[in-house]
Amino acid sequence: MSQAAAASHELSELAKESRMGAMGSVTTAREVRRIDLGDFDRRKAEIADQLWDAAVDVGFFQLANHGIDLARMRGAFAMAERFFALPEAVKAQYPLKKALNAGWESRAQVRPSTGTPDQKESYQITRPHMDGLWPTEDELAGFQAAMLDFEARSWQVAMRVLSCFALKLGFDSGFFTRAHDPARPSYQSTLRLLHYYAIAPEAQTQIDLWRAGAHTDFDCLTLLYQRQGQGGLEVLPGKEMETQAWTPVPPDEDAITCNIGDMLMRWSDDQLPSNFHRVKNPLPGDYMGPRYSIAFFAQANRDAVIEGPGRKYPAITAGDYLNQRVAANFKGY
Ligand SMILES: O=C(O)CCC(=O)C(=O)O
Ligand SMILES: [Fe+2]
Repeated sequence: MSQAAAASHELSELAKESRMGAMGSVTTAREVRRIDLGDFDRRKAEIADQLWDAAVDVGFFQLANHGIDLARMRGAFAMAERFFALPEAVKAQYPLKKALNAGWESRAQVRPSTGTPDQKESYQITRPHMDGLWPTEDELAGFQAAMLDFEARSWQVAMRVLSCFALKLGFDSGFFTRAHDPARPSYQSTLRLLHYYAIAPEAQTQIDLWRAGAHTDFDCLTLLYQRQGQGGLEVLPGKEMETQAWTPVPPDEDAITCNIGDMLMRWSDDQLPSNFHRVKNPLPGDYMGPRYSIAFFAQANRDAVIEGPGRKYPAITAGDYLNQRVAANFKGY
């Protein structure tokens, strides 16, 4: 593919996204498959087959027996809630560095699909870029240590899944692990804490706002932790986007919900499709309280070179790839 064709490929991803802001309809006919990672080393070949099939068919899947226990996950959520409960003036000391995916923002992410700011605040942790961005121990004791620990455990789970995809793509098992090496300054995987605001009574019929507008993720693989009772996530496989029929993914604390991002789609020569997803505002009659979620984005290191087994697209570094995508998604940073 020529440079010009590659550029228009990027543009077409954006154009695709900008058409996805409509309500659409809801279907529960799709199955979001659950894959058991238990006894991983012995069952790896079988697990790799199951992950591949789920990823190719729907693109979203859930992991069971993934090795992060419930108490630890709840602890991470408790810390996240305490962070978001800090006074605005404290959080504002740690503003988002957009190009580095690090720091705090509120109502600043405008998705091309909706043109309105997501009704949320988020705090992003990207290891090499956190200087000056951690709340002090006085402000929130234990936060930094707990979050770095949770980030590392999430990385482990993501690398297990990616090692399966590596095998299926004809790479060696450690291929993606090397490309996501946390010891290098070019590391750019991100743990993102999310808080979607409770809906004020006067806003409860405002269906034109989105907690998170429809989008695909930019990364290789996203792990998403959800809280019991705090639903709203809906998915739409890329290959079925014309149907505009969305499938809810109800939260289940025992499972980690996963989706393929655009970076792995490109790296797999489009064999593994990225998928649209969104978080809808509650409708009248739904739970109107706050929603918390935590996402881990496995994004290859900036200097990792993305080139698929069949070389369908020109090689590009993961840094250049992300710069193009992030630039289009935030306002005022
Ligand atoms: O909070 C969620 O359930 C989804 C978040 C998400 O899709 C994102 O931050 O990319
Ligand atoms: Fe997402």
